[in-house]
Amino acid sequence: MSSSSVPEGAPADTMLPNPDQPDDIHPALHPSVTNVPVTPGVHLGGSSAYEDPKTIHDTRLPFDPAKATPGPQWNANSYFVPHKQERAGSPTEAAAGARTGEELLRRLSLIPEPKKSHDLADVDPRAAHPGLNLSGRVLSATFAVPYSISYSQGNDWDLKPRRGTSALFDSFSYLASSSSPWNHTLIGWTGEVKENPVARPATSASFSSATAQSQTNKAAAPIPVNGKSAPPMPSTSDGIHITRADRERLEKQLEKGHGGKIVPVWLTDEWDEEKDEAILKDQSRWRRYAEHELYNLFHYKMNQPDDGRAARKTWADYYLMNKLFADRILELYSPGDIIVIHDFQLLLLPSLLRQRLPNVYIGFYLHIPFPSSEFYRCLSRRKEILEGVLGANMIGFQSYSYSRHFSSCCTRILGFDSSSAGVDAYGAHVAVDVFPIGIDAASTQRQAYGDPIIEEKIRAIREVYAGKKIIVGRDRLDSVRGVTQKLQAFEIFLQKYPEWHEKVVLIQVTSPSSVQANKEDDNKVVNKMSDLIARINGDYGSLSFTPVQHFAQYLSREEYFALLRVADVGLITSVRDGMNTTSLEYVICQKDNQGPLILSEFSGTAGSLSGAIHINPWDLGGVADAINEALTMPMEERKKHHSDLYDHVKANNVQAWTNNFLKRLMTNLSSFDQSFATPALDRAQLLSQYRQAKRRLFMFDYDGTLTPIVKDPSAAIPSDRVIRTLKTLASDPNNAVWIISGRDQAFLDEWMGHISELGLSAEHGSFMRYPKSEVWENLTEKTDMSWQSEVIDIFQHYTERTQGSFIERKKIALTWHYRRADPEYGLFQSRECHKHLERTVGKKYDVEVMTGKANLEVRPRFVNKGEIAKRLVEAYGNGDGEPPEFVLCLGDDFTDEDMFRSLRQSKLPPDHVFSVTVGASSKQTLASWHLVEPSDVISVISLLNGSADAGNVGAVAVVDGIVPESRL
Ligand SMILES: O=P(O)(O)OC[C@H]1O[C@H](O[C@H]2O[C@H](CO)[C@@H](O)[C@H](O)[C@H]2O)[C@H](O)[C@@H](O)[C@@H]1O
Repeated sequence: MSSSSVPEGAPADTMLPNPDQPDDIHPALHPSVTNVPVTPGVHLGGSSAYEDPKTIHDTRLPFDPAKATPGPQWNANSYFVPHKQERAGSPTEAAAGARTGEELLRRLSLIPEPKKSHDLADVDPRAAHPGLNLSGRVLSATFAVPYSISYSQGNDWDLKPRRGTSALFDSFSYLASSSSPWNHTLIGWTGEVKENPVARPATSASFSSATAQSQTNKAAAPIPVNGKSAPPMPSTSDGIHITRADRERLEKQLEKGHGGKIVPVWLTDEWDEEKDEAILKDQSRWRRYAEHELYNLFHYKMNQPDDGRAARKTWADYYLMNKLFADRILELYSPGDIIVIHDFQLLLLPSLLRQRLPNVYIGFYLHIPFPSSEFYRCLSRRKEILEGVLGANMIGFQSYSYSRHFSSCCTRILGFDSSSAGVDAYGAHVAVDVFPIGIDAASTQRQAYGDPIIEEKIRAIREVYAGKKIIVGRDRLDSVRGVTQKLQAFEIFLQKYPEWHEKVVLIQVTSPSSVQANKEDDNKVVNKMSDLIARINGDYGSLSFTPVQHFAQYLSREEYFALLRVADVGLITSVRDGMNTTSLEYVICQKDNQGPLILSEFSGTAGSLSGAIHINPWDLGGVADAINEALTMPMEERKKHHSDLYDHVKANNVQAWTNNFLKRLMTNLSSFDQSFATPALDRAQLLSQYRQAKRRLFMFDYDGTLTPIVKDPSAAIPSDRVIRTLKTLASDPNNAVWIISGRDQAFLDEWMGHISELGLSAEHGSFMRYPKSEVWENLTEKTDMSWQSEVIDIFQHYTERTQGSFIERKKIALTWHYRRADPEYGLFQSRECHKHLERTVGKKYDVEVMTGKANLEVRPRFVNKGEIAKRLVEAYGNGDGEPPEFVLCLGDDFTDEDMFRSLRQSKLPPDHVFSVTVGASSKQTLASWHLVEPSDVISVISLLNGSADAGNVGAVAVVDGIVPESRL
């Protein structure tokens, strides 16, 4: 399973009430939620996939709490939670996790926890980044708040802890706690609000009041605690109408929701403006696109195509939801805040925020897998999703392969440059990094050990399975969790290793799926599992023994820990899984027993847990052998494996994950903001210097500077606007305008030769054509060209082996293009080709091999664009040795750096020279400024020409002190 922020109704990764983490299933101990009904049979959400209990082999755990309390029900609407009622408000229970009386009071929210400052140095790296001017606030955006919420007009809202996402919620609790230096606000959708038909009076006191706390649960419960009443009702047909007063009441109740502040996002179908009521009707629409399209595709599940109208509608809802999140965050945001956005439901949010807050600090974390580009490219909205998330400054993934897939998609689908460190997108560098999430290991250990109920359950299980080895599996009901593969492998194990008959039992607990959009798929899994279990138990069981014990239900905290502790082997066979937190909890729970862990290599966890036995869940025989290996592993080996795993899980806990994510985000923000980020061209300064100068020189590269890069070189022709703008600029007698390109003479003549005022230089400085002349000067006339045939042979060799690549033959320079080849393979081949050229032609002749944009070029070393720039600076002085008073030089690739270098080496006063690279501010360059793309270059030329352009309003206002009339 993934640590993902799964929606309401989803099962928890652990389903655990956690006395240390108030937003887990421990409502009674939650610092602010006091009216949580903790009753047997109470509705806690759940999936209808479980509504037909008979489809699954139904057995009861030997430690079935039904002995003392109502037993587990097949209907998810009434699964058992009796232990919570016993514990509700119980000081003994609350004290169990509290080390001091003061801590207990804090847990009950009776006294606030002050933020410590003295002992946080190791987790507070803010001091190392003074340039960021951080406010100290983290705003976390996650799909839904950590509560399932019920409403009855005019009354306090009922908040029950939401299932799922335990690791993520633990991270939020940590951020809000006194152990973290941050001030934390959590922003999330309310989730599907249920209407509670039973009215009860609103408490006027705040949720954290002692009075309210002392009445925990029973008094405040929306339904009687005897569990006989109906659960909260779904919405009525005209929707749930929520008044302003009620909305404000919920916001107040959530103010101190997890120790920090929780701010709900209201996703409504309609507003009744007159009554100021929010109307909620089809509430599941907000999750449809994310769950049906993204969740499935990211887990390598291909949907059947939807009808176009429905697809447009779900996409529109997804967009709108992200937009409403952005609106809410903007209401809260102050400069210096860090915004951390979680998961696949909010992939558009980074860009929606960046559009409105260009300098905002954003980290994004994807909790589920990111598929390979071959799969991802099937998504119809593939561009929008990538562009959306690239609004972040840093994007984190659970494993290296997911980050690699993401970068590769950015290159293949958006054409952006990327490396393992990140993606250059829209003029900025977006860092890409790997942060496998952890669990709250200390809390897990505290809960799993020393609880008499757990010890009792362990004893009971051991008694029932005396003399037998216990294999434990605990998964969600979802085809990607690989439960059917597990059962098939177990069957093969029993066939292959008959010596284990009647000596081993598989206890498999399956809880409802995390997504609601896949009911059909879930039902298929249920049927398949049912058949397999019946077959295995029929073939290998007896009257007195059942080899597969299957439980389709949520577990109580005690049962869960008892099971993980008593296991001899943990078996996880997911076929796709972001991060499997059960495996991490299993490791903690095996502190004494040191049972081996069998772990699918398709789980994000596998990359971190090298001490586990890794299996391919599709290789059923291999899994069967792994089970035998685990069961027969000598004690010494078990200890060694376990101690590696245990050390890892303890050290890489959720607190470390949270700190590490923020620390790396700040490091990335600082490095890109300060150390080598190239500033955006100061248009006002440029305009001012332009106006003061009389002798002006312009040097423009062509591809990627005046025109955008396109797949086919012959299609990169200048637009009318480019031609008009250049013509106007060159028509000023004070301006010398040159195009200095790698293109050949024929291309430049054809597209720009008619502008007689332009100077042209072709093939990286091999040829020059002065303004008002039609004659090309060849600067390489006396050069030996015998290197060309050898270069062609080598290029030919790679062209034959790289599908889509081709050679562009010019008079002097030769270019090998791989833009139309597979980007990764093309890059690989170009590197090979480069090395090949260096060790052959490069040693024999005075030529330079240059890396261009998806190309390799070779030309004589002594001609280059820098030499042309030098000549022109000399040529365009006033003839008395005085240089030009204004130089603007623009280029986008490696070959243009020669011009920037030459300008740096010139004696020109720095404020007279504007060297500008076109591309990301993070690009390493000798230029002093940057512009994002060719359209910005044209906009800047228009500014100098005095034409109106929205992008230049600020510059004109600064220089002239007014906003141009045309813009008012
Ligand atoms: O010095 P430049 O004017 O920037 O020219 C450099 C090379 O540009 C052309 O190739 C590049 O642009 C193509 C069109 O956008 C693109 O398809 C290709 O991948 C790029 O490498 C041109 O074909 C070369 O001859 C120039 O040397």
